[in-house]
Amino acid sequence: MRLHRNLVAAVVEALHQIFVEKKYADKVIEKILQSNPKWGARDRAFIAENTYEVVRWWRWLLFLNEIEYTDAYFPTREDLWKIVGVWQISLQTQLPDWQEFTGIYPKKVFQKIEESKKIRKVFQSIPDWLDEIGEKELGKFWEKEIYALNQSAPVVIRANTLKTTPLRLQNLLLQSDIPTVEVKNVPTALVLQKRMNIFSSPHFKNGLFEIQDASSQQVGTMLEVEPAMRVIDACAGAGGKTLHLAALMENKGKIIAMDVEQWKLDELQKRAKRANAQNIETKLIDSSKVIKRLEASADRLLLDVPCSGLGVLKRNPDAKWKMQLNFVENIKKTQREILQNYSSMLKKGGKMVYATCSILPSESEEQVRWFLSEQKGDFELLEEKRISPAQSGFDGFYMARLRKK
Ligand SMILES: C[S@@+](CC[C@H](N)C(=O)[O-])C[C@H]1O[C@@H](n2cnc3c(N)ncnc32)[C@H](O)[C@@H]1O
Repeated sequence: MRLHRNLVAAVVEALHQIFVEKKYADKVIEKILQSNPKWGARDRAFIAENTYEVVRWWRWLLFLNEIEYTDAYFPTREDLWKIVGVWQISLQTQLPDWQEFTGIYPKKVFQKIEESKKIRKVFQSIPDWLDEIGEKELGKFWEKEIYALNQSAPVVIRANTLKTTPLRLQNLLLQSDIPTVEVKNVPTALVLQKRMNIFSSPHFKNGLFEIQDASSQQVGTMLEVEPAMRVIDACAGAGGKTLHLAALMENKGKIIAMDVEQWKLDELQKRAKRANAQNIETKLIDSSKVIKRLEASADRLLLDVPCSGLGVLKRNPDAKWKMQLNFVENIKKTQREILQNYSSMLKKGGKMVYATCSILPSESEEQVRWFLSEQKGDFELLEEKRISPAQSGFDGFYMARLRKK
């Protein structure tokens, strides 16, 4: 592959903003792509993919460049050119004769690659704390999971059954030269067969589908909603799962979508409009009274709690560099508070789903066991499911359905 200087320069600029200015990778890439309307689809793909891959393989690439990895390392632009050059060598690209790449020797890089294979946290490009917690919690499964979490994520969409059927959508997309395949046991999921910016599709703008991983789509189904029910989605965020619930309920009954961040609920409302979801009411949680007022009111309750997000590292490779172990410890406390306090909103006989996009049992199974023992027999566990990134090829998720007796 031939490298183009202006595209590599754009990748270097993006990396500078991510690692020096500490901005979020997705926002940085979005802005950089907007900055030059002359770039075609291939150029854009080159910039986005190379930036994401260098972020993903950051620790490994520093090792290959003989730079010590620490939190406090702020790369210079000269370093970033070399890091991108070494990344390209690892892809077997022949480097052009640019001054920025002087001092890079492919033979040396390949020797360092062999050396890197002996140290898992370097070869899998993860911080020390993550390798330790992964090994501690997942034991022999950790190696396969972290390998899977380092692959690039497939693009999965959910057909919005309020507006179309999966088959009709699949045919429409095919007519626009966007082939997709179905996912076994996830009837509304379609996986794109080629990487592209699906947000610009008119079918997206018309609300025929949402981007939602196949694992995430199983959470809505797990809640076993029915059309006339009163459902609370207590950590609704921008509504990925709320919209799915609205479709499963055929726009009937009522969903109260709650969150502690108003801007997310505003985004949810925009998405609901596009999807023609009409049974959703949003409610900001700005005090404990909001929860109290809804005591024993829900037939179904979804607790899609805030978590480490370690199950979705494929999609957010920069999260592993930004996160710290104390964040994971703190978020577990929030999960327990949510379980303890929000479960009061469920009616007797009602069912709730506790879900995380984490691979860690301490955020998932162990939290549910803790809750069951705290409730002293008032709740029973009906079903639990862990979706492994290694086994499924999709995001890592945990979900448990419980019933209030
Ligand atoms: C995993 S995300 C939810 C994703 C969302 N359900 C979806 O499918 O798109 C967790 C959400 O919980 C919210 N959150 C954090 N603390 C909360 C709390 N104490 N009560 C309710 N929501 C909270 C966050 O703002 C975030 O939107």
